[in-house]
Amino acid sequence: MAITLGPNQYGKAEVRLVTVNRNGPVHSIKDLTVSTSLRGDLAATHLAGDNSGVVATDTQKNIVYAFAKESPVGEIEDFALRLGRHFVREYDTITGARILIDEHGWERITVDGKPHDHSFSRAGKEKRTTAVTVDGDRTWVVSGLRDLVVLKSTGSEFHGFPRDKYTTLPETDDRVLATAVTARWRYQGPVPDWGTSFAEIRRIMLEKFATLHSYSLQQTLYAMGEAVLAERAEVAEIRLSLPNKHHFLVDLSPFGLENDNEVFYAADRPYGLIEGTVLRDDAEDAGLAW
Ligand SMILES: O=c1[nH]c(=O)c2[nH]c(=O)[nH]c2[nH]1
Repeated sequence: MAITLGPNQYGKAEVRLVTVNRNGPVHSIKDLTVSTSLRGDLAATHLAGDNSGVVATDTQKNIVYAFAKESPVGEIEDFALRLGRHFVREYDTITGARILIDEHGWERITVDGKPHDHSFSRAGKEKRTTAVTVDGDRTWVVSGLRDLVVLKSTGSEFHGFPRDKYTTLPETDDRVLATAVTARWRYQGPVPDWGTSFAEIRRIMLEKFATLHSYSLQQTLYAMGEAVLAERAEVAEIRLSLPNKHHFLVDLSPFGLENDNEVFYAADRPYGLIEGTVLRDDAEDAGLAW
């Protein structure tokens, strides 16, 4: 029997980075959580404790902060590409890097109807995300968002599902549909304008959620993904994860009241979890030599 070292990677997880752009009196801020993960010829440290090829995770963290100072962070995809390429190009033992970035949104506080120069409020729980993988001179960019919470108070039905002795869910032709969208999409083709692409994909998903008369969250998922692929040629595929944030009608009959689809109990758990990928058949599969 032989025992061998399998795939391995290492890095600094969840480096919290906040930058303040102080060019003039109107400041802007970026609030990121950055994770680095490196692969390569790292057998020596695993097998013999020889660290001569190990870029310390502390060094990786320092590089994140130093790069944020050396030039503006900009779009998270650009920052992740700079970091990933640096690790692969700079260190002989490192052949691959994966950089994950979550961006936490801040909005300017409005004072007397005007956006304030240097005071901000946190914009909910929603995050913009990217995962950049560098493998030699090939690059993959998978961007997305998490915790985009949406709700429609009508325009959603759910019926026609099989009924047996375990089925208690009533059929409905008018329900509240709510979810917290997690989406990840893989880019293909020439480098897009990352910010515009993100804003458009987000808009397309929101508009489809709002306007589709839904017969299931599965149908909504596919329609949202399909709309993104139809309008955005830079997206090769999109994955969606949609928890069904159930809103159950409260039985008001004990109080002699009728519930006309107006009073709900917003259940926390368990929740249905609807997940799927929407693809185009001519997607470019390989990493991009950007
Ligand atoms: O949109 C839905 N899809 C389901 O698969 C499902 N299952 C369920 O209990 N409610 C719902 N709603």
